[in-house]
Amino acid sequence: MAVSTIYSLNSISTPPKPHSPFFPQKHILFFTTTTKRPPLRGRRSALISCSAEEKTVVIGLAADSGCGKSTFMRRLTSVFGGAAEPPKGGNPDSNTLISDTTTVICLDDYHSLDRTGRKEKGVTALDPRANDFDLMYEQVKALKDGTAVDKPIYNHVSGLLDPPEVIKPPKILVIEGLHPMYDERVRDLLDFSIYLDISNEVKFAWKIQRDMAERGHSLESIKASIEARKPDFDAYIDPQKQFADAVIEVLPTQLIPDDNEGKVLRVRLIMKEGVKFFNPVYLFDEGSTISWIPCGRKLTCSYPGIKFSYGPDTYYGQEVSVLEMDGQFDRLDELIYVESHLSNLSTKFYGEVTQQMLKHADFPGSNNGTGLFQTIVGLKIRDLFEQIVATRAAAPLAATKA
Ligand SMILES: Nc1ncnc2c1ncn2[C@@H]1O[C@H](COP(=O)(O)OP(=O)(O)OP(=O)(O)O)[C@@H](O)[C@H]1O
Ligand SMILES: O=C(CO)[C@H](O)[C@H](O)COP(=O)(O)O
Repeated sequence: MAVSTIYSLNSISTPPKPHSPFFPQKHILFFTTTTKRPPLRGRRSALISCSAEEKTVVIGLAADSGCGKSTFMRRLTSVFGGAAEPPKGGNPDSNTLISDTTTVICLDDYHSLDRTGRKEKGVTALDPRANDFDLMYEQVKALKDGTAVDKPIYNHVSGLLDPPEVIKPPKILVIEGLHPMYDERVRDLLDFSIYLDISNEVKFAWKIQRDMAERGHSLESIKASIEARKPDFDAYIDPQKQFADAVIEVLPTQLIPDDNEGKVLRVRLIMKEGVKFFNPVYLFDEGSTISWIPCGRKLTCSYPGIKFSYGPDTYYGQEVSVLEMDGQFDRLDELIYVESHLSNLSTKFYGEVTQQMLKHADFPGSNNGTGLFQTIVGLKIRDLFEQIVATRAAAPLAATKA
């Protein structure tokens, strides 16, 4: 049975570190305050709980703004069940989403310069000088070690830095945003990392869809905003993909010659080989090079059809497996036919990928490789989490036997 120890934050200035000899092993610790202290930005907050096998698993998701991070997060949290919601009773403009298993924090909250500050200094939010990487590292590390933090909030409505919110260590912490793999110290804390690599043509089409159709921006202002961000995107965001364990690359289709509509997509799931607790998905035969057009009796396809490819490759000098889907599904229920030809999916039952896709058929990208590969990566993350927990639980057992 776990034993609880209660410390008062008034009696100690710094809670004992989990690796310190003063840290009671296998105890649940509660730090309390007896007088009201305002939450300080950058200070560690109360230590909630932390047994070795419960240590927070940290996932990084990097992408430019408007590239589908929120959509991916909704698919991921759904794999674990339960709804993801902003902290109850907190700032209505909080960027955080909490469910039973996961807490998703947005790294925009580590902007050190607010909107006016960036304007005055002439830097974009993508520039490392507009972000506090020391605090990001300190707080992600604290959460991973089982300590709650007072995380700042960047308010996208006002463009200001709001008072911080308390984040407790979850089972899975997802840090999503522009720079989860930029700072080496933060990168080293990640148990798994994903980069959403949306080609310029597709990014432009999505931006038009959202900012023009839904937010009333002009075509010129969208073009200008993309152009203004591009140098910093190329310098600071894009290079992070070399560090990602999985990259979802979204490109214009090759099935329609000179297509410039950006509606039909070619999506590539690039999976690094040799990553602990992650076995890449494969089509038909692991390690072979395959090209497959599944359209026919079991899969309805209208023009321009669907083409899958799979095979080994290299990416930034590292061995990877690449699964590619070009085209889009006509009938999502028929996806089961494709699913039955994929292996290492980490599903818990036959048809789980299809079930997840049908459940969120209204999400953007559900009829193409973006939705399919986001769902698959979500299942792989669940599997990775379960393997990490199982390994940690087995470790003390093995030590006892030795
Ligand atoms: N797979 C997809 N297929 C088509 N359109 C998509 C897809 N994913 C995202 N979009 C489009 O891009 C827009 C932004 O998506 P989303 O909100 O998930 O991105 P984001 O990276 O979280 O954005 P931000 O950082 O600006 O909040 C959506 O409103 C939608 O128009
Ligand atoms: O790249 C971004 C990440 O989402 C935003 O542009 C950045 O966070 C600044 O936000 P805002 O434009 O609301 O001031």
